[in-house]
Amino acid sequence: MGDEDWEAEIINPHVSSYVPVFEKDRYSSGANGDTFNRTPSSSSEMDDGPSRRDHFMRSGFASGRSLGNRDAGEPNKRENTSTMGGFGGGKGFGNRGFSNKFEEGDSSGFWRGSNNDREDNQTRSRGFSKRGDNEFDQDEGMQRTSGLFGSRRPALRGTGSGDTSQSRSGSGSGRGGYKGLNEEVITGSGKNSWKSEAEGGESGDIQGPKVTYIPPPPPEDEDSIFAHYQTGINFDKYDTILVEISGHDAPPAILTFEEANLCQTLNNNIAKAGYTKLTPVQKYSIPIILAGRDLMACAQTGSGKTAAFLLPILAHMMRDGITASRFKELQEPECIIVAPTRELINQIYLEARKFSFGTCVRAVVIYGGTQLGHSIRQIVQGCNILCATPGRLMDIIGKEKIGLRQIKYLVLDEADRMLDMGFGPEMKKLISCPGMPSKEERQTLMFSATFPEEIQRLAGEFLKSNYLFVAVGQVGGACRDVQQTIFQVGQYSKREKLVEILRNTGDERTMVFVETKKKADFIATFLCQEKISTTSIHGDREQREREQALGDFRCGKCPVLVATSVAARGLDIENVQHVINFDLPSTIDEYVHRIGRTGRCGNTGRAISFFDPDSDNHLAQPLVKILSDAQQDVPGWLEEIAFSTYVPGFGGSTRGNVFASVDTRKGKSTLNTTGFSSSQASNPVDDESWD
Ligand SMILES: Nc1ncnc2c1ncn2[C@@H]1O[C@H](COP(=O)(O)OP(=O)(O)OP(=O)(O)O)[C@@H](O)[C@H]1O
Repeated sequence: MGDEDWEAEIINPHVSSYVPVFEKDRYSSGANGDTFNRTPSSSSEMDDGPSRRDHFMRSGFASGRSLGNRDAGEPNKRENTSTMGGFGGGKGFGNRGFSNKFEEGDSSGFWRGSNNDREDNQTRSRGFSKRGDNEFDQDEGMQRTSGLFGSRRPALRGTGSGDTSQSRSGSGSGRGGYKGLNEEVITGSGKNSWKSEAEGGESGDIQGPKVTYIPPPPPEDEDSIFAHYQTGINFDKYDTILVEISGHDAPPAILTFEEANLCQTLNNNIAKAGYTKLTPVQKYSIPIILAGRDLMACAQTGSGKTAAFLLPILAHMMRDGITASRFKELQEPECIIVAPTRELINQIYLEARKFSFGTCVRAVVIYGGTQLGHSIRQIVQGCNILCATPGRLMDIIGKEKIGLRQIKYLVLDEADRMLDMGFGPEMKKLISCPGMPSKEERQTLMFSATFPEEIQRLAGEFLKSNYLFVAVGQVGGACRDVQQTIFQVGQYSKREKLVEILRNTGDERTMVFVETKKKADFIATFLCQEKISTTSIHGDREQREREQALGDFRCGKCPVLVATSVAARGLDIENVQHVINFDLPSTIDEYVHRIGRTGRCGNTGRAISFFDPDSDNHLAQPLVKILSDAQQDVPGWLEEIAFSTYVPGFGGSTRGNVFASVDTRKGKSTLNTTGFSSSQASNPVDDESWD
């Protein structure tokens, strides 16, 4: 269904009559007693750019929980029909307003936005991208809320305890503007006052208001720092997975944490984190990294790649000592870790903070959507491990807020994404920065669950020639703990099918992936109207809202999260039982990462995908391969489509090696059915810019 179809839906929504809760909520207090100073809505407000949520709710899609409960003084309990409209039930109504065109002007303009709304995990077709083209996080200097921090104790997440946002209907001038605590609002003019900074860039030539958020520090209590979920019943099955190492003189794998000979503090932190057994990728990666070797590691989603690089790096720092400290004029971190999205890099930061607890190593996280000054202030307090998204990292380097001379470790998580045409140019700029040690002088580590051949070739520029390649299981293969089901569903039947499924999944946490940002908003609205508590995350939402949405999803207030590709990779969220590909992605890599949001760390999960023959036939062959390799049932109709779309010369029969990734130094082909590595698959350009 093209955007114009969705437009018809939005302008003439075929939904039952629906009482926006906004009118009821206007002067209610939020669930936790937050008082929202709501100025009476007036026509003048519409012109003055009311706060995001006010206007949004007036447009009939009131946001937040039905406050009927609260009006009636009932306890604020989560219920399946909790969210009346809007996305994100949650502590207060309306603090889930949407940063989409509903809010910026009359909704009739909603669908006149750019058609480049596509948001998928592949690179742009327009050659090397400049900042602002990536479908991932580009520094937008936008707001973010608390609620992001990944403490795995639901009680701590999304309850608003960290959410310090008090809404005011506008900044001093009354000209619109959402002003939460710690939020700096520099009001701009005109109804586009809510354009993200990305349109104006970080360089000060901002047209609209510059709204940046200064995130409150994550919980500092040990329980929160070490909160974790349990490994699943299939955790021990990891031992049966074949591991392939290619390269010379690989050190032997270790079987236990003790064999890694880590310091006592690290071992204490590992135990507090609930880790008792190594996963395969850790068994092989930790000794390789301790031995000082460069590494490209491929292992299935949810199998512990983060600790696989953090633990040995920390061990080295503890052994060799660190130099960066808050007493230094210029911070020169020993380690830089990059990842494609803000939520993922923050998750990695929290893992680094966990494992370095009680040591002198200080981890810092910087990414777009937060005040640049805040990032700098975090760094100057001491920075040994810098976790960053590329855009904000290059900003900080450009402003000479850090030195690179002491870099010993450069880590690319989701490396195939970091090296494709989306982020590749920025990565190349990074390793060419003045002071950055050459690949011979530093240790470079790359991790992902997928690694197309083309990317492996690009990786060669970053890695020493004698790097080791570790492949755990079928590289690019899906996690076998995820039960995969493919339904053939035409675009006009998807919503009905989705509701049918969600009626059955109830409160079980479900991620619904869609193709475009507009569709994410639409589907989330639609589900709310179906009284299914839903929130959404995509690149058009402000960072504050993205993180609030993630917080609400993590803590279970909103058991359904509608997402674009921004949530496809790396996010490690407890109890995600289902992944639904409302729209299949454009490449099989993205499919593998999306369904990998469930079935993590030995737990089981379910992935259901809607295959639309009008648009998804190119995926039939790789899907058959992925399903077969993961010992899943392959629907007959899918096999028939795969045969009918058979591309001779690329991977043999549909059951052949249609798609696999092996160490290119072995000369094997690793092409997918389109004949290109998925990083080259031409994909619609979007106007997304995140970082
Ligand atoms: N050895 C271990 N024992 C128990 N739990 C572990 C172990 N290693 C990692 N975990 C947990 O498993 C979960 C998944 O780890 P992680 O997010 O690093 O996976 P990943 O391989 O990076 O996944 P993805 O490919 O999706 O990024 C996390 O909650 C992590 O704390």
